[in-house]
Parts: sequence; structure tokens; C-alpha cells
Amino acid sequence: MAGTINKEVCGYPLSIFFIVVNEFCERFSYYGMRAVLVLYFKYFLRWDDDLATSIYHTFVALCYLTPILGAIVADSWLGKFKTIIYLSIVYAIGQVAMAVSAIHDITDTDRDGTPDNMTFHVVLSMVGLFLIALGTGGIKPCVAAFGGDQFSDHQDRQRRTFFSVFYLCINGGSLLSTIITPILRAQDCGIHSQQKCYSLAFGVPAALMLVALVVFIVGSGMYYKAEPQGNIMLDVCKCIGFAIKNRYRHRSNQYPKRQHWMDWAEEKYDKLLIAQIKMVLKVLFLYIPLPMFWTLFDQKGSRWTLQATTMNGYFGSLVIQPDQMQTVNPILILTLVPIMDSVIYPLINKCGLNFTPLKRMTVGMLLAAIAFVCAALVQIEIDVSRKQLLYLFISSSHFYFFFLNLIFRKHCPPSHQHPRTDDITSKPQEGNNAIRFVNGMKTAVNVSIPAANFGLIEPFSYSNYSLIKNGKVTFTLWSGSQSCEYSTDFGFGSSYTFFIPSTLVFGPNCQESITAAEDIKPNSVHMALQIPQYFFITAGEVMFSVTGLEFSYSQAPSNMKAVLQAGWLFTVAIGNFIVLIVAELAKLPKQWAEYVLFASLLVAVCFIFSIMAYFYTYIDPAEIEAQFKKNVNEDDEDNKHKLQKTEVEMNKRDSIKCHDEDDKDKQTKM
Ligand SMILES: CC(C)[C@H](NC(=O)[C@H](C)N)C(=O)O
Repeated sequence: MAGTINKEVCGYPLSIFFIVVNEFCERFSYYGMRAVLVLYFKYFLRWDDDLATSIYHTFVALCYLTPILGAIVADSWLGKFKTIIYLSIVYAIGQVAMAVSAIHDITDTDRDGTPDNMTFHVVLSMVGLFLIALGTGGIKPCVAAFGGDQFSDHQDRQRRTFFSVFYLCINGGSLLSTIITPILRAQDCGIHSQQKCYSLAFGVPAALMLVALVVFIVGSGMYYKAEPQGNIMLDVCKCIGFAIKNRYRHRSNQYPKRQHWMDWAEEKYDKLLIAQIKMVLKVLFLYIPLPMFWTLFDQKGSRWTLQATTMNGYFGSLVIQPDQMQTVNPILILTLVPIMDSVIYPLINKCGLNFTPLKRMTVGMLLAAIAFVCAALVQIEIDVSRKQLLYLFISSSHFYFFFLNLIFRKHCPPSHQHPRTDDITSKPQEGNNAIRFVNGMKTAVNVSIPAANFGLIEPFSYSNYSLIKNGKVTFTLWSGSQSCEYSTDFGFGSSYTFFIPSTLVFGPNCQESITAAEDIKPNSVHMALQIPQYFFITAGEVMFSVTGLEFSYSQAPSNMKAVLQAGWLFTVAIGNFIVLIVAELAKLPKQWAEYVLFASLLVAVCFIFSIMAYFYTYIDPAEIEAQFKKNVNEDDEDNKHKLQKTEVEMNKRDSIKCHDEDDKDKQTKM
């Protein structure tokens, strides 16, 4: 570690403090922006659900593809330090572009609260997202590997702890930002008119990215900065290409076999490079089954959140929204990582079990599969409760409308009979409640709440259904100048028809005359039932992901550490693509069956992985590289000796020759 101020605190290099703080701020920035992104697409850019979802997933996939680019630039050209600085600047510009794109006042020339030049906002936000994907993905493999670089070879234990702390910072940043940015988004802001404050929700992550950059630069004097080693990726590709070609040229049996197919590159390439490529290929081969883990893991944000929308989110006086259930993951990470590191792993070690990184990752996969079995059980519970509710609804609704028809025929002249709105037959989406009003009065009534207006309801007719959120709602009923306030509490996913009787007397006690019929009962299965599945997937994540991050670092040759980190993140990108493909292809009629399918696929993949892991031999790349360098030096020494010997012999021969020639000369002269 030449050229660094090697300050240590409790056996840890001080420089890693700046790196973990940088990671915390960067992850805050990334997850905070991501948390409100779909809503920004939907409500600000006014895209439909499908477009919003596909652009969102494409963005996430891009964020995990760009690490390859960052790793190549870092390992072969700029080095990790400069790559982090330059790409962080690109990243911060992207975040600022997002924040600016969300200021509606910029193009709101008629000051009605909506942007008038949507193209400007769309283009700016797409440019912003592209820069963010380039930045966040580009620096991702570099920061982890750069952190690992700060430790000396004898600091193995400290480096392992660093990767755990690093993971804690990722999740601390993610947890805080997913709580904070949705709150910021919900605020109203604007110069000419007040709108939901997406610019603030993107602005704060932009500020955090700038803080991340500044913190990283402040630590500059303390880092160990490994030099980039030339265009290593190009060398690797050329070397592999040559080995394949050479092997093919010598395919006939007359040529002796070589231990490894890469050894066919020996004619042209350095033995050390060949050994390093072998190390990387061995790890990359092991990565093949890994995307399946991420396929299950990333469904927290999609399938599991949708599942939560069909559940009851009342936790005492606290109401948890379906998308807020996702914060259970970082909360559990923050609890489980220290427990695993300080209690579970040491305990397993004490029992004499060798819980190697690959064994941990296998157990992590199994835990993720168990999480999906739990999700399937919860789904069955939801389906059963829905069937009961639907049966109740159908029978009560038939009876109810039979009764209403009788009243209407009695009170209402045929010209006033209004076709009723279609009855709702399935639960409202996203945990909303579907509400409608029946006006039994002879005069028209206007019904409104702050968030919706049911409009003017003609005598003896029905309003359309309006979707409203859970919680306490106060309806205001107007008939001419008379009004009536009606308050009630809603749960999640219910449907009600409120009946305004012909005898309604407007005034303070009017509430008592209004009757409510429960068309669809609120969700009865509690969201707390999702906690076991979150627990298992997060325990799986700790064993799989934290370990995998460290494994990728420790098994990589010194000049390809960032490349292997990028390979690791590439498995996340592939996992995300598999979600999109499987969701399209396996259109299973029952959601619980899809969960079981995913769990079975992961168990099968896990079985294959455990066999591959069994045959994997752990290496110490530094030791192998040192051995190679020593051999080369020894070879050099040998060569030097040989060269010197040859030179001496040649000189001897030359001098003999010279003497001979001198003698000959003398003889001729004579
Ligand atoms: C993608 C990684 C697994 C990691 N994510 C998490 O740790 C989540 C928040 N639990 C990341 O690097 O963002």
C-alpha cells in the first residue's frame, strides 16, 4: 500500500469510513429516487400503468448492466478512484436533471397547475435517468472493490466485517430514503400553482449524491489507489480467443492433451494472465445459477406489493400502505446482519462446522424458496377469505337490490327510473374502496369529499363508483342550500353503497338516517402475515448477497476485482429480466401456484449450485500471483545465469578464434 496515509482506527483503515458514508448517501439517492419514480411517470408525465412499469423495469435493469462498463473503465483505464469521481459527477447531474424535469412551473404557461410542454419534461427526465443508470451502475462495482482494496492481505477478518458494514449502509440509505421521499412527494409545492412536490422528492436525492461525492473526495489523501493495469478486458478476450483457436488447430490426437483448455494460450500469452483468467472463469461459471435468486428476491417490489394491496394494513392506530411493507426488508437487514456476524456464524464455527461462503449462499437460496412457500400460503388464505366474502356479497347483493327495486317502483315514475351502475364484482385495486350513493329523495343531491366528487345524483338514481383510500372520510351532501356531513372509516379493498332515504332531514343529526350496505367486505387477511416471507427472503439475502459480495472480491485476481463485482451485479440484471419473461410466459391461473413454481425452480437451481460449489476449490489469488511472479523472477535469474554463461563461453570461443586468426595471420605474414 505504498503512497497512502495508512491511518488505522481499531485495526481498520480510516479511509473506509469515507467509503461507507459515500455508499450510504449514494444508496439513499438511488432508492429515494426509485421509490417515487413510478408515481412520477403516472401522475406527472401522465403515462399509463403499462408504460410506467416497463420504463421503470428497463431503468432498473440498465442500472445493473452498466457496472460492466464502469468495471472495464476502472480496471483498464482510469483506476477505481477516478472512475468513482467522474461517474459520480455524471450521476449527480442526472439527479439534478430529474429534479428540474419535475418542476411543473417551468412549462406551465397558462398557470393551471399542469405542464404545457410535456415533451420537455419527458426528454429531460429520460436524459436524467440515463445519466443516473450510467452513474449508479458504473460506480457500483468500483466502490465495493475500492473498499476491499484498502485492506492488507493479513486483514481478512476486517475486510469481511467491512463488507457487512457496507451492506448495512446500503440498507440504511435505502430504508431512510424509502420512508422520506414518499413523504416529500406528498407535499404541495409550486410558484404559480401548488402540485405534488416531485421536484423535492428528486431534489433531496440529488443533494445526497452531491454529499456522497464531497465525502469521497475529502477522504482522497487516505486511500490506497491501485493503479489500473492496462486494457485488461481486451487482453482477456484476445487470450481466450487465441486459446480456443489454438485448441481447434491442434484437435488431432497426435497432439498431447493439456490440463486446461486455457493452457492452449501458453504459446503466445503470459502464464500469469492465463492463471488469472482461469480464476475469473471458475467464479463466473459458478455465477450461472445465481440470477434465479434475484428473480425471486426482486418480486418483493412487484408481486408481494400487489399481494399486500389485498390485505388489511391496520397495525393498531398505524396504517401501513401496501408499498410501505417493502421497508420491512431493509429494517430486517439492519437487524439480521449484526446478529449473523456476531452470533450465528461464530456459533456455527464453534460447533465445528465449516460454514464456507458457498454453503452460506446455498442456504440463502433455500431460505428464499421457503419465503415463496410462505407467500403461497398467505395467498391461499387470501383466496379462501375472498371466496367467502364474494359468496356473502353475491347473496346479500341480490337480496338488497331486490329490495331497492321494490322501493323504486313504488316511489318513482317510470321516467325517473335510472339504470343503476354495474355492480362491482371484484375487489377494488390497490387497497382502495369503491363507494357509490343511492339517492332515494325526490330532489337531486350533490355528494363530495375533498378528494372526489360524486357529482349531482338525480332523484331515485345511483352515482358511479368512486375509489377512495382507507381511513376516516367525511362526505358532504348538498341539496340546494341545505347540507349534511356524513363521516365513516374505511379499511382496505371494500365496497359500499350508501342509501340516502327519502325522509332525510338535513342538519346536524342527518348522519343517522343514511344507511350503508357492505357490497364487498374490507380485506380481512392482515398484512402482518407477510412478515414471515419478508423474514425468510431477508435472511436469505444476508446469507446469499452479503456473502456473495465478499466472495466475488476475495476470489478475483488483483487486476479484475471490479470486473468480478460487475459480473456479480450482472446476475441481478439477468434476474430482473427473468421476472419479466416468466411473468409473461407462465400465466398461471392461481397466484399461489406461481409462487410455488418459483420456489420449486429455485430449489432445483440450488441443487445444481450445491453440486457446482462442491467441486469449487477456494483460492488465494494474491498467493497464486505472488508464486507466479516468483517463478518468473527465478526463471529470469536462471535465464540471466544462462545468458551470462553463454556470453562467457561465446567470449571464450571468440578469443580462441581471434588467437587462431592471429596465428594464421602471423603464419601468412611470415
Ligand atoms: C442489489 C443489492 C442486493 C443491494 N440491495 C439491497 O441490499 C436491498 C436494499 N436490500 C444494493 O446494492 O442496492
